Amino acid sequence: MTKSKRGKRAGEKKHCHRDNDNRTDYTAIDKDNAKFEAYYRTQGIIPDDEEFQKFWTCLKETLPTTWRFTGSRGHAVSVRNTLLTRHIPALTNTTFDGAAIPAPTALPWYPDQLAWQLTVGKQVIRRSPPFKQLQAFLVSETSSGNISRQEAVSMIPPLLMDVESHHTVLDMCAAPGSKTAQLIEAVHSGEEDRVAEASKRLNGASTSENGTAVETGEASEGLLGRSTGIVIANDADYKRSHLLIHQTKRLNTPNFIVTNYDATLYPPLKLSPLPAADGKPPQQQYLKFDRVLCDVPCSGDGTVRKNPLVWRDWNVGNGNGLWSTQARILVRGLQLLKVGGRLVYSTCSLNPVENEAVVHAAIERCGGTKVVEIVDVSDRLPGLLRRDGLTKWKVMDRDGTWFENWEEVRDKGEPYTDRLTRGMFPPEDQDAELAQMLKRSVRVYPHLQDTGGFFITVLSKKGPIKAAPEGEKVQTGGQKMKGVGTEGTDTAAAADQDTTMVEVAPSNGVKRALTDEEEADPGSPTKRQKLEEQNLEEPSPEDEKEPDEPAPLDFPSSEPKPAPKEQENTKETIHKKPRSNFNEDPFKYLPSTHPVLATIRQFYDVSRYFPQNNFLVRNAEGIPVRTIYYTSSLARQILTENEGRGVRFVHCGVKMFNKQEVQDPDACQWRIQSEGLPIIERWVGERRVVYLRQKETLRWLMKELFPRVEDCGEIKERMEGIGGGCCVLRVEVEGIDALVLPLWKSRYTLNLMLPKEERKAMLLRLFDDTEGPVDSTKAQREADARARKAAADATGNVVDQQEDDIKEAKDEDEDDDEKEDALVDVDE
Ligand SMILES: C[S@@+](CC[C@H](N)C(=O)[O-])C[C@H]1O[C@@H](n2cnc3c(N)ncnc32)[C@H](O)[C@@H]1O
Repeated sequence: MTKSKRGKRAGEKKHCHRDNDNRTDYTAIDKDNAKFEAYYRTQGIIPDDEEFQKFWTCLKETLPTTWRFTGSRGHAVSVRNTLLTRHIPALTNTTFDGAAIPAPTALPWYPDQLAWQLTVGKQVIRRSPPFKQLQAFLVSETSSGNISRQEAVSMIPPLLMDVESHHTVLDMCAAPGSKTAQLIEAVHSGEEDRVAEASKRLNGASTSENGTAVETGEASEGLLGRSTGIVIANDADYKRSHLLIHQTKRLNTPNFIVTNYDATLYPPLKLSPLPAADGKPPQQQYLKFDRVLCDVPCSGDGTVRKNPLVWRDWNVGNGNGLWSTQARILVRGLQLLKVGGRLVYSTCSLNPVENEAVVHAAIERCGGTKVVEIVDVSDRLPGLLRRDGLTKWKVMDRDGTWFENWEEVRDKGEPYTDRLTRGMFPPEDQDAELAQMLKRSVRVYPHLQDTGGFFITVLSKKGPIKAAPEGEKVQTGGQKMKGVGTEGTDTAAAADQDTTMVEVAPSNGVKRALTDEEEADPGSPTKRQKLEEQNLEEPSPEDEKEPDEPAPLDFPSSEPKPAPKEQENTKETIHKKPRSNFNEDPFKYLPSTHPVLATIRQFYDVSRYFPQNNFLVRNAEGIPVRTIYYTSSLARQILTENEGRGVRFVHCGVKMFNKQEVQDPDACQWRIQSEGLPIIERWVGERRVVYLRQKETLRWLMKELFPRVEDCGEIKERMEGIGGGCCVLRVEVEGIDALVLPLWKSRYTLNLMLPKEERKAMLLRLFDDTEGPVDSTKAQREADARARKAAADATGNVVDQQEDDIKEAKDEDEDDDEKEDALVDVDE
C-alpha cells in the first residue's frame, strides 16, 4: 500500500469530501473513540498488543477501491481481459511526482481474477494519463453494468455458499443486492456452454431423436441447458427491495424473484401439490432452500474505513440491540433450509455479540450441533487471510458494566435483565463441542489484507429442526433461554416436517405462536399486526447508516443510492409502513395459445423446444399491452401457486418483447428486448438472423444511431432482403468475442437496440472510441426523405417520412423502466 501519510493514499487530496449535498463533512470527524477502542481491547478479539495496534491504525486508513467484473463468466472474462491487456501494461511502473504508483491488483482469493483492488488517490487518477484512461474504462463499464463496485470482504459470503445451477437460494436481507448479484451469477454458471451444446443438439436433430421433448413440443429447461435453480432476494424495506431490481437488471435472469418481508417472519411459499396417490388427497408442497444467505442488519463497525460516522456514533447498544433480530433471522433461515443444505450467516461487524453469540444461540435454538453444524472452510479461498471465530467473549451493558456470564446479569437484576439476554453469552463449559465449532467461523480483519472488517459462518443442516414448546426457548445448560425466535409445532404449513417460526417479543419477552392458518397466509392481518408491534424495537444503527464516503477512485458506485432520508430503512419504516405502500402490479402468465404469442412464434420462427408457458404480463387482465416478460418454470410455479395469497412479490421476469410501432404490415409489432435476447437467441429461426463478420461494419452500426441500410456494406444485401422489424444480429468477428445483438430494420435505416450506456461502453472497449454514438446521417436521411416526397408528389403516391423511420427505431434505453431508473445513483 502506498501512502504519503497515515491514512492517506498517494496523491490523495488532504480534504476530500463533498458537502454540496448536505452530507456530513467526514474530515471533521475525529477518528478516535475511546469506548470503541476499549471495547475491542477488552474483548480481546486480537490478543497480541502489537497486532491490535496495527489493526487499530488500519481502521483509520482509507479503504482501497475494489470492484468485480460481473455477468456471465464468458462476458466477465472478456471485459476483464481489456483491463489485463490494455490498461495493466500501461499502469505498470507508473510514477507520480517522482513516486512509484501501484497498478491495480487482482484479489488473490477471488476466482479467475474477476475482482480487483486499487489503492491510489484521486489526484493521481486525475493527473496521470494511464490512470485517467483506467478511470474512463471503469466509469463506462460500471454504467453499462459490467463492473460492480463492491467491498472486497462483502464478496466472500456468496463464494462460500457453493451455489449450483439447480439450487433454490434465499437471500434473506438482500438490499442493495451486491451479494444477490453474485448468487445469480453462480446459479447461471456454465449456462452459456450448456445452452450452446443443447441448441446444437436440438435444433439440428430430427424429431424422433428428441424423445419426450418432441411429444410435448416444449423441452424442459434442463434439456435446453438452462439453469433450473432460483434466487429469491428479500428485504424488509419496501423501497430498498426495489434497489434489488436495479442491481440485478443487467444480469437478465428469469430465475429470480424479489420479495418484501421481515425475514424473521418469512412466509412458507407453496409449490405445486404432489399428485394424489393411493386414494390419498394431493399433498401440498412448500419451497425449501438448498442455500440461504443471512447477511443480517448489523452495527456495521467493520465498515469504519468507509463510514467514518462509526467513529462518532459507535456505542455498545448498537450491537446489543440487534442481537435478537439477528438471531431470529438466522433461526428462520435455518428452518427454511433443506436438510443437507447450507446457510451462510454474515455481518460487517466485529462484535462477538452480533456474530458468534448469534450463531451459538441459533444452533442451540434449533437443537444443537447434531442438527446444525458449523462447516470448516479453512481450506476455501486460499489467499484470504483470516482469523478463527471466538469461543470466549464478554457482554457489556450500555451503561458500561461488563458481564462474564448470564448468572452475573441475573444476580444484578433489572435493568440489566431487561437489556441483556442469556443468548448473548458464550457457550458454557458443557457446550465444549459447540465452542470448538465456533472457531470455524471466519473473522476478516482490516489490517490483514487492507480490507474492511467482516464475519462469516457457514452452517450445514443435518436434520429437521425440532419444535420447541410454544413461547419458550429449547433448554440449554438446564436453563430456558428466551429471546430467540421460538417455534410452534407446524402442521399444514410445514415445509418439510420442520417447524415454523412463531413470533416473539422484541427483546426478551415471548408472545404466542402464530396459528398455522396465520402462518400459511402471509397477508393475514394478525401477521401484519405482529410486524407492526415490532415497531417497539429501537431503530437499528445499521439502518441509520449514512451513504458511503466517496471512494478514492472517482468512478460511479454500481450500488444504487440509499432511499432518501425520510424513507430510510429504519425499523420504523420497515414495520410502520402502511400496508397500502405495497403497490405492485400482478403477475399474469399468458396461455401458450395466446394469439400474440402465436404471432411472435411465427414471425421469429421460435423453436418448439423453447418454453411457451413462461411468458407473463403485469396487469390484472392478463393482456399484453406493452411488455411481455419471461420467467423460468420454477419462478412460474412459485408465482402461480401463491397467487391470491397476498404474498409480497415485488419483481420477477426479464423483459422479452416490447410492443413497437411498425410501418411494414408484415413485421411483428413485438420486438425482442436486449434483456431477453440472450435467453431466446439460440431458439430464433434463421430467417430473422443476420450474420456480421467485419469489424468495420460493427463499428459503423455501433457508432451511427441510424445507419442507412445502403451504407451497411457487408450486410446491405441481407438487410435489403429481410422484412422490416426486429432481427438477431450475430457478430462473428475475428479478435472479438462473439456477440448477439438486437437489430431493428425500418424501411431505410437500421438501429442497434441497445441501452445507450452499453453502446458507449462497447465503443470504448472494442474501438477505443471515447466519443460515443453519433447521428451523422441525419442530413443525408432528410435529403433522402425530401427526394422521396418529391418523387411521390410527382406520382401521387404517399410515402413515409424519415421521422417515422426514426420514431420506429427509438433507442432502446428510452424504454427503461422509469421507476427503476429513478433509484439509480451515479455516485460521481
Ligand atoms: C447488511 S444489509 C444487506 C446487504 C446486502 N446483503 C448486500 O450485499 O448488498 C442489511 C439489509 O437488511 C435489511 N433488513 C433490516 N431488517 C430486516 C429484517 N427484519 N428482515 C429482512 N431484511 C431486513 C435492511 O433493509 C438492509 O437492506
